[in-house]
Amino acid sequence: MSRKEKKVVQVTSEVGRLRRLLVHSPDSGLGKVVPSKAQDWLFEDIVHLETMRKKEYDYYTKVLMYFLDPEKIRGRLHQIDAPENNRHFYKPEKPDFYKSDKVVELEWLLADILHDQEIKLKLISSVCAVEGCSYATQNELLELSPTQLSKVIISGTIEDDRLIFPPIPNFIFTRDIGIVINEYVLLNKPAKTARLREALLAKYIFFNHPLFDAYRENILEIPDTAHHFLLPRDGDEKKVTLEGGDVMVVHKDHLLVGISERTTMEAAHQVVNMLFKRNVVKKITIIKIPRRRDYMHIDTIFTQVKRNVWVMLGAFSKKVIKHEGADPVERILEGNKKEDKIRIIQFKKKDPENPVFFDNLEDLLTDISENDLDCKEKVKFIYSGNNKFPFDTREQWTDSCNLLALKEGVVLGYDRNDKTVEAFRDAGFTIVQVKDLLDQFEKEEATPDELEDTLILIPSAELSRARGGFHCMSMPLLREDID
Ligand SMILES: NC(=[NH2+])NCCC[C@H](N)C(=O)O
Repeated sequence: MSRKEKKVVQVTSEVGRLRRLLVHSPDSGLGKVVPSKAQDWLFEDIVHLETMRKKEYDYYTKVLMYFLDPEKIRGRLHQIDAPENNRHFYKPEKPDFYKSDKVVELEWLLADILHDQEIKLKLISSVCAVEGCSYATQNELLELSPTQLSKVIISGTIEDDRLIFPPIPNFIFTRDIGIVINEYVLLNKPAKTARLREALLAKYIFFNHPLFDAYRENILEIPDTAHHFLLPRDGDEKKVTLEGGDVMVVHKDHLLVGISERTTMEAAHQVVNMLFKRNVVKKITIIKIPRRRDYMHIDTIFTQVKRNVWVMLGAFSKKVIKHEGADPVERILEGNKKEDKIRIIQFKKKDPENPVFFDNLEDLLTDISENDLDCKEKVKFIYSGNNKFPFDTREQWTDSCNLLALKEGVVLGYDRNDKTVEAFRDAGFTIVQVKDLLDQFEKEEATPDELEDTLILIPSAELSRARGGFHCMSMPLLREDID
């Protein structure tokens, strides 16, 4: 398939109509997280898998399918969800699986490439090396069919619920395995050991699946620094790690890269040089945020809703940073807490020696809306928890700022962030529960094309314990341009 015949990969904004994305629905590995490992596996709690699937994630799948691949779902919901069908529509190993090349399931792509014997051998060896498997286990894996093997490699569980290596419960957060920048795919280098196998699988899929045939030259890997293996294990500045939650394409020429708990300065540095050298973008803004678990990536503190609307955490707003209203002693003492500050530096390809600095997030985002996106309307900010303490931080923790735009102004978020929802309503958005919306779609009382300025709420009691929202649970491959 040549690139011209059918575009598979192209993302030039955060809000253009979504046409194709990579997802992974919660596999049985999530139901194997034990309390003593929850933190190592980057969960704060254990989750109830069936609730997470049936009452939460399945709605996400349905709404995505309605927007991206409606023929496979329209008018069929009653039948798809009938109890006797045992959710087979959602299970990649079943013949009734939805098999969409728009809402693309990673487990399905992985199974596809495992039909090739050479890839199968290589991948089994790599996974077994990373996970320290015995030779016998390695041989056992060789006997599996591609579909079975894909399931086992992802969940860590072989038939009869036997765990042979750890699960990768964060694989649902497909945002963090790679990022599409224009027609390029930048592969990630996870900061956390719990996510290493995800990066390995992503690499095999992008370099081998026929879907990406026309893009092989456009896959970008970030090299390690020379002699990285001689560096001390922790805390070295030269470490190169980067996760997709820290990368946002806000315009075809402008990329945002976070430096955070997960993405190092060295990685950001390499990305800037590589993308400028290959002419992928003209401008890159580095946003350095405090290294904290609750802010792990920049997409946990802000995301874009439409050209002129952003949702963000008030702690990074102008008002707070400038300490408006604070008494002078407090202001001066607070001013010294450098590590809590945000730093924003914008590099231009044609003149990297002279970067532009922004001292708060709103100024940067306003500049993007007005100057990159040529927006004439007033730029609006919706704040987490309606900017009221303690709801601001509570709701940010459950991903109030981590929304996924299906098209400009139509975003998906969690139903639990009440005050943020209130702020959306105040800003003129329609709020709709996903169940009601799907009913309306089925009854043909509404269509995805007609929706405007809407926040779609999805149940989230279990999903939110995994510490990511719908922005994290999506890796957009194709969006329509917004200009
Ligand atoms: N892009 C994101 N914000 N991803 C969230 C990932 C959450 C996951 N539990 C982790 O800690 O890695």
